[in-house]
Amino acid sequence: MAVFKPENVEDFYEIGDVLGSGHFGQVRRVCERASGTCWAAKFLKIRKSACSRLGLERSGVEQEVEILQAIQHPNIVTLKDVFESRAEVVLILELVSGGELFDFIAEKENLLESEAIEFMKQILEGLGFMHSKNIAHFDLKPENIMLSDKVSPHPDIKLIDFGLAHRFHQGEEYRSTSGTPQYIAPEVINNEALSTAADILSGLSPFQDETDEETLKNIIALNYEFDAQSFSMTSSMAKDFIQKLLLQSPRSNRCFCLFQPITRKQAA
Ligand SMILES: Cc1ccc2c(c1)c1c3c(c(C)cc1n2CCCN)C(=O)NC3=O
Repeated sequence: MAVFKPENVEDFYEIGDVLGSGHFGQVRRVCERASGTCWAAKFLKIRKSACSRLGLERSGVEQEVEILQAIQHPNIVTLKDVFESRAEVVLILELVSGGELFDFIAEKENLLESEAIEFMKQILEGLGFMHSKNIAHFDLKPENIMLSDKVSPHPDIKLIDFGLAHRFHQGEEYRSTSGTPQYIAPEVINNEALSTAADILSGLSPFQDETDEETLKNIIALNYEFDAQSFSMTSSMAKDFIQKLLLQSPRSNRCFCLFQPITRKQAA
């Protein structure tokens, strides 16, 4: 069993604002008392007993820590430290202060194809590195693709949130139905054996429908369409690239990014 620092995280870090929250707990900005450097702290509530339904299994948190320790890459958030109290584990993570890529694109008048290519390149470099170590993210979605900072003209991509990630071992079969409906692969919906090919990338899901059930049916049937207005300025090369990657079989290499200049409201 992995052992994390038993000290009180507040002895080493000043706890700041909430940056986000989820089923796992909260992510907060923290500043290291000794250096003044700021980090992101992910506070994870741990189940107190096997029959408890509240909180996360400690084994799942251990897997997230092991995976983050195994992947050091410029396009993947780094893990600095791990603290543990009686009912909580705290991951001290690289603070990526550029916000979500989705918002960066939505706030721009329009995204040049050359900019989209650069973002795609960095996302694929991070993803390719993970996959080279037989690690799949399993929750790739716009919210988990962030930017290093808000000041540089060409911020770096940072993949975050490895709470659903899995490291495949030789000969192992792994199934899971976790993930976010409009961004999951057909084999996840069908509860089939998974691989790193299930890490499908999309900015605006072309499968999204009125309900999760309809969305899942669209994914299985590969039933999608590209909004003509949104793609009016997209080159035929880019459309051809996306079309070629929208393949149902997990044995083909597929990922697609639809960085369309849309607002969150439109995507909702
Ligand atoms: C400036 C800022 C704002 C919100 C943040 C983060 C940083 C952030 C971070 C992380 C996670 C897992 C979630 C985060 N969230 C929650 C929302 C993520 N889409 C993380 O690992 N490093 C972050 O900076």
